[in-house]
Amino acid sequence: MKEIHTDAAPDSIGPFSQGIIDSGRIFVSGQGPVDPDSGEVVSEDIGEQTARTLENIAAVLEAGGSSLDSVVKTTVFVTDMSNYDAINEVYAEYVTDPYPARSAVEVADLPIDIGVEIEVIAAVED
Ligand SMILES: C=C(N)C(=O)O
Repeated sequence: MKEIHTDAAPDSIGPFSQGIIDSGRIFVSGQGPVDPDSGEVVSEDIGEQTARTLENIAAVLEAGGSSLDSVVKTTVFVTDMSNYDAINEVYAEYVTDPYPARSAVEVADLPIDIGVEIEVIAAVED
């Protein structure tokens, strides 16, 4: 088991790694729409939140020798399922066909008042 850390993604806000590699897979902890430089949530717009979240995931994947093209499973947590279409529109710009398996669930709340959090599992490429 190997911990992945990069300054190109926000530091973890609790007792968890940004990512862990085990058995040829990288497990990326739930990422949110936080700018890694400022540490601030980027926007209240759910599309912009989704984009920043996926950029943060891409950064952790890259640090672990992987990429969004090698993602096999994602879980999308949202605080308002009425944002489903808006999230999908941006999400589809970051994943390629055949799309990763995915679950999407509405949750009562997310840390630091964000509207979306996404975790992924990907194959390590190198
Ligand atoms: C933000 C998280 N990923 C957490 O608390 O687990």
